[in-house]
Amino acid sequence: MQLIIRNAKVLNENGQLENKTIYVQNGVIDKMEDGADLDVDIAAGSKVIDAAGKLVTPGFIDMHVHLREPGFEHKETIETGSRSAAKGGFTTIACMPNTRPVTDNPETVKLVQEKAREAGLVNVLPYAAITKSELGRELTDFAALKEAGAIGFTDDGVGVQNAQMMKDAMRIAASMGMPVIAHCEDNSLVEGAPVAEGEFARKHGLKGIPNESEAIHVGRDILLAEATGVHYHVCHVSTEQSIRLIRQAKEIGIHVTAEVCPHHLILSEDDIPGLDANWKMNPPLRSKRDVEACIQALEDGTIDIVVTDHAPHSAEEKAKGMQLAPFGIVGFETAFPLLYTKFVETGRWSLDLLVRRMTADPARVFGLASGKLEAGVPADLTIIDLEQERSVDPETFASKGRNTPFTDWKLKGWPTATIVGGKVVWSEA
Ligand SMILES: NC(=O)N[C@@H](CC(=O)O)C(=O)O
Ligand SMILES: [Zn+2]
Ligand SMILES: [Zn+2]
Repeated sequence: MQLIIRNAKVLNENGQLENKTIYVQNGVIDKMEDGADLDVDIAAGSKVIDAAGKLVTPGFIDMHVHLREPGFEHKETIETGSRSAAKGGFTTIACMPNTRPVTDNPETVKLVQEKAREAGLVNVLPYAAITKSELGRELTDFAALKEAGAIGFTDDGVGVQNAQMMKDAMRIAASMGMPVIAHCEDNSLVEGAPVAEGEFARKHGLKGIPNESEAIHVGRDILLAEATGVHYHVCHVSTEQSIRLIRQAKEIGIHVTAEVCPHHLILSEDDIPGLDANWKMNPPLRSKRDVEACIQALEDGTIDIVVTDHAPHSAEEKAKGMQLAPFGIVGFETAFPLLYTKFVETGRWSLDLLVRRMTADPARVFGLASGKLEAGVPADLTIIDLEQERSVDPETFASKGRNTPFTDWKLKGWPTATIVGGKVVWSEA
């Protein structure tokens, strides 16, 4: 089966836009030709998509998402989460193990893969837990989890509190060539605080999460990564102090990589309008200074990639208020338009930088075959209308989650079609 995408605008190696026709054969990019003219030999039964001058990029890759299944299907399922991802232009997503049961056993890894296959939308790569039930007491069986298909180990949702436990995990992961992905949070410095330490917390009489609670784990883990030689990846970086430590570690050649979420690049605690839990996430929105540090770190490569940390919760759960509601916001369906509007339209970033941080860079960091437009690579593609402008309406989300702080934001650069392995899995209208 052949798929042809004509009139595509594609970023070349120099970050310049070029007109191309993309030929896909059996789910793989076959060739890319200059211009919009079709090759003469179009096989019978070929499907031709006219991109009409829209941007075509490698499919976005999101290495940090929560699909909630098994156990929390009222928040999201693998099917609804996959659809939401496709609608946001994502073709590969890596899901966190804080499900119920926790993905700490081979059966649950297999179940996630099976449900993803049934959904048949995007590539779903499962992470497995570092510790049983993410309780921080006993390591999981890394070899069995890898064998079942887990792509890395993480207790996301909670930090691994015990340094020896983390060191043992890293040593074993290193011996198997697997990465350790860390949610960095020292619980002794947090104690039930719902927002960041700062003006907002003071004003509303709330306990505050200090920056050190993240950075202490980052610093500790960098030392443990140096000692064990593991690939250590830092989740949702949000503080200036963590960035300082990561930058230094990279300079001396420690194998550390890092990710940042759109909300930590765009929002600070100053933007929180009031006690609305759609503004509650972990890590919390921090100071303007931290936001600027995150932006600069993504620009200079200290932070390697963008992830959404898509974290759907039900309206009932989020209605419990700032103190009691669970942490987390949805992310798939707003990620690209947010970053495009706030950073590319404003002239701060090139389009190429943004696209790379969501495609080639995550592929490089995690050793995936996708993330580029080249012959022989899986035909995972996103078509984007950079001119389309509309407001964020959570009621239209494919996700079950409506928990976003970006309601009514007017944004440009919406995906219009998503192709996975040469198959259109989502398209506008
Ligand atoms: N980010 C969040 O605020 N919440 C995540 C957990 C996590 O990513 O730590 C969740 O599972 O809801
Ligand atoms: Zn986390
Ligand atoms: Zn998460």
